Amino acid sequence: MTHQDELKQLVGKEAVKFIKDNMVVGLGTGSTVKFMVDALGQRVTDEHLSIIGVPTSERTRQQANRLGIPTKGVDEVDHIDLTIDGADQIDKHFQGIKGGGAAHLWEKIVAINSDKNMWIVDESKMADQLGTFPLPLEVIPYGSTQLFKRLKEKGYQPEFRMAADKHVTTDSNNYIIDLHMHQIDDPKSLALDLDQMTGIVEHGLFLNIVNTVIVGRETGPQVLHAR
Ligand SMILES: O=C[C@H](O)[C@H](O)[C@H](O)COP(=O)(O)O
Repeated sequence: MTHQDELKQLVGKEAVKFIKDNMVVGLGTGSTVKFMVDALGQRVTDEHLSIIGVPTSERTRQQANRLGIPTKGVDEVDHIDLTIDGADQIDKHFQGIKGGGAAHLWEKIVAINSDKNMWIVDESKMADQLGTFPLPLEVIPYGSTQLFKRLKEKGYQPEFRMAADKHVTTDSNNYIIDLHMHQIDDPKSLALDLDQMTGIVEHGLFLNIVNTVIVGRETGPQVLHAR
């Protein structure tokens, strides 16, 4: 296991301590969350914890079910107590970029329907300013080449996300366009602009969403309260 993976595992294990019996828990997506779901599966087995997981991707749903964690879809629950997810970058105001794993649409839907949101990251994800991580957009395939041109004209430096010459597709069968902006000076106005562009289903800016961040540091897990 790499050192970065050790930090991811550390925060994954720390996060599940916040899960209590009978909770409905949103389960994020990604390599950090994978460690968290492993740790949660262990608790469900060892402590006969009775919880329901609401997965934010097919990948996470399959992992949870393999480990014996019961899951329901977001439309099958009446509330979500806490969602634990990863993040690609977090700035000093606790605004985040997500979607590096193409899951940010479902993640945002689960997040905005959760009473509390927690992000778990290794320390490399913490930044003064957002933007060095390319900003993911989930876009409808129909008209996406025209949308791409409009994004380029605006200077957003778009790039379709490809794998082996094929478009990466999301769990909703959409495409991903990453914006290589390097520096996002005003995340709020960028989010507003992207919200208004037809064809973009959702962007990866998660603003004023997270309540608690657990950062994996050399010295141990650091719990930060955002709001
Ligand atoms: O689309 C993927 C998600 O937003 C992930 O939570 C994010 O990319 C962080 O993933 P990882 O823990 O693998 O860095």
